[in-house]
Amino acid sequence: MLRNRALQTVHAAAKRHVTSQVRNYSRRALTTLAAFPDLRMETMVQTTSKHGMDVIHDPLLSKGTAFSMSERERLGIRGLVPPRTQEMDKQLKRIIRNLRECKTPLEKFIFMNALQDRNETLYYRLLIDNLEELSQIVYTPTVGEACQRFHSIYRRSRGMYFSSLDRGQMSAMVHNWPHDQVDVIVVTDGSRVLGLGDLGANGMQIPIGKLSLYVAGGGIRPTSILPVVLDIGTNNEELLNDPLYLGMGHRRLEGEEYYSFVDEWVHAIQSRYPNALIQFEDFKYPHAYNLLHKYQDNICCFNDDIQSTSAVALAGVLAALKARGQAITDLNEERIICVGAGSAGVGVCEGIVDCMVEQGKVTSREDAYRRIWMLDQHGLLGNPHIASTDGSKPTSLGLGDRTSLDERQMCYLKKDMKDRMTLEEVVKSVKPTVILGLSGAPGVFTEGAIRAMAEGVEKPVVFPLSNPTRQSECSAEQAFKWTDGRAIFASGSPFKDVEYNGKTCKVNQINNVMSFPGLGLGITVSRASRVTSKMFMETAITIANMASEDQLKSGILFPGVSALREISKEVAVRVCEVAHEQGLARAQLRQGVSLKNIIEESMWSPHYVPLIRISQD
Ligand SMILES: NC(=O)C1=CN([C@@H]2O[C@H](COP(=O)(O)OP(=O)(O)OC[C@H]3O[C@@H](n4cnc5c(N)ncnc54)[C@H](O)[C@@H]3O)[C@@H](O)[C@H]2O)C=CC1
Ligand SMILES: CC(=O)C(=O)O
Ligand SMILES: [Mg+2]
Repeated sequence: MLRNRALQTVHAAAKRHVTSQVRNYSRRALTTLAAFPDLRMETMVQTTSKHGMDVIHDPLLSKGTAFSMSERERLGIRGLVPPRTQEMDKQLKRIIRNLRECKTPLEKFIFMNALQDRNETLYYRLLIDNLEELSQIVYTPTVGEACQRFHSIYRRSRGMYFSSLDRGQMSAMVHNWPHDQVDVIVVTDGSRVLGLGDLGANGMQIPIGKLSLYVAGGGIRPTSILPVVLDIGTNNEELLNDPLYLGMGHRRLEGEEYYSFVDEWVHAIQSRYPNALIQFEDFKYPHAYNLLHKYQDNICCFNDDIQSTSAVALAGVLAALKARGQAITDLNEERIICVGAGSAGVGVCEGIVDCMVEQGKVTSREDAYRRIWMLDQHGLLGNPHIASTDGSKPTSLGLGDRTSLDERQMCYLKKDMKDRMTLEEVVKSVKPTVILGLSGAPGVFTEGAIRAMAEGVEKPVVFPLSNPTRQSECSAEQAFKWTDGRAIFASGSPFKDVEYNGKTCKVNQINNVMSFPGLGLGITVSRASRVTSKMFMETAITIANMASEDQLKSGILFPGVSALREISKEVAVRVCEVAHEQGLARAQLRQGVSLKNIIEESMWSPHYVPLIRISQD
């Protein structure tokens, strides 16, 4: 009787809490509840109306073998799981042993996927405790292969799909998602998945992987994330001809049809989740930019490949200056080549230009553009009117078949240099100090180009940032070999450190995963209404200042993925501050509590909490 009354108190408290989590319930109830061995003062509890097998099969509730005896009684699952209660530490031992028995990265991916589908708490504990090893499975590089094989390895649905069949239905469909509170949505149209091209609806693994890292690295709640694919078709012939492909079997919608489709989705999602942060991911150029410009001033959104990559690449360049013993305010003294003139290349270079302008050592934006040389698949963005030294004619009027260059790319066009110069020619002419690869083209950092670069600078900054590993512009080993071990090196996907002439050459990873979880956390906690370029700039500076002097001396630019929660905390604090400074924060600051404490308190971490059953009314 007393127990029931105590539980009623908990139920009542639970109903008042949107998070379904109850803390500090009444002292009397607690005294009574002391009889429940798993419920103690200060214990967080999770309530559910589910019962029996429904609890066991819900990955957000399931504890596998870890249900306490009282929970087994309360939830009607006594006898439905093996009799011995095994806590998480034992489960982790078993799961790691099984994971390590998987022979290939893809097998490990499938294993992790299955774990996420049955027990998310355990999945995230495992991921957080082994972030460096397992981010390479749930994220790049293995997620790339998982996307290519998505239709072959498909097991169970996760996330939401909006397809061309759903026109006119989307605002009703968004109510099919089972959670009322969504903080972060990652959406892709699968048109440029990593450096692997158009993978259509198979791109779903990217939002799922990114959001896993939002939870593991940024402490966002697993119930508050939503992975989305906009299935606007695919131009990938292989997928179109594959009977097992799960997406729509037509070519991509383009033009007005494309933009009105995305618009319907944005309005639908806004109608149910007006405060959610939307991350646009792996949209091909120029859709990526067009969508960003259409929505960034009206809703809380950003493009990961353009803006978040820009933050982390800028952080890498600034940290490299520190590693060389230069001031980070001397960015204008660098000569930077960027190979790749798409979303990521243009986005990263815009971030560098913004920073040069902010530092005040360039006379104008144009002056900053002059310090960056950009190449696309044809070579340097140069002047088609300058005659070639090889005797070939200048390209015809205007830009020849470069007519597709837009105003963003034109800013980098070098009027005093021949169009389409090869990378090696550009390097010899420009003597760069920094080279960035955002082309998705493996091996474009040739031996000739990198050796020529290393002749002109003591510590060349070599950042082949394309993903996954096999799309990298060069390998770590090549970069160190061709620069006599002098390179400051970072890649988009992980490489191992390299032993060169008896010295360990450090490999850094520059991937937007270093920035988006912290950014999302800062936006969520401050309830910022918009995402601004200042937030990305400050994210870059925060990350650039994270390595110690000793780390910088040894070639480490900032802590790696294993420190992601720490990095995210720092980034989130700065993003919150910027949101308040810019008048965009809708959450009140709490008197006497530091932002860091607020951020720390709000970060979800995976622990089993007692489950309590409540009636459905
Ligand atoms: N490390 C990171 O955090 C990130 C890395 N990336 C990587 O950057 C790459 C490009 O992504 P997006 O810019 O979104 O793609 P995109 O398709 O918009 O642009 C690719 C650009 O590379 C150029 N390109 C292609 N082949 C080339 C070649 N052989 N030589 C020189 N340029 C060439 C194209 O002309 C185009 O300008 C992808 O591999 C992606 O994985 C993208 C975002 C974040
Ligand atoms: C990391 C990432 O977002 C990309 O390669 O597209
Ligand atoms: Mg991406």
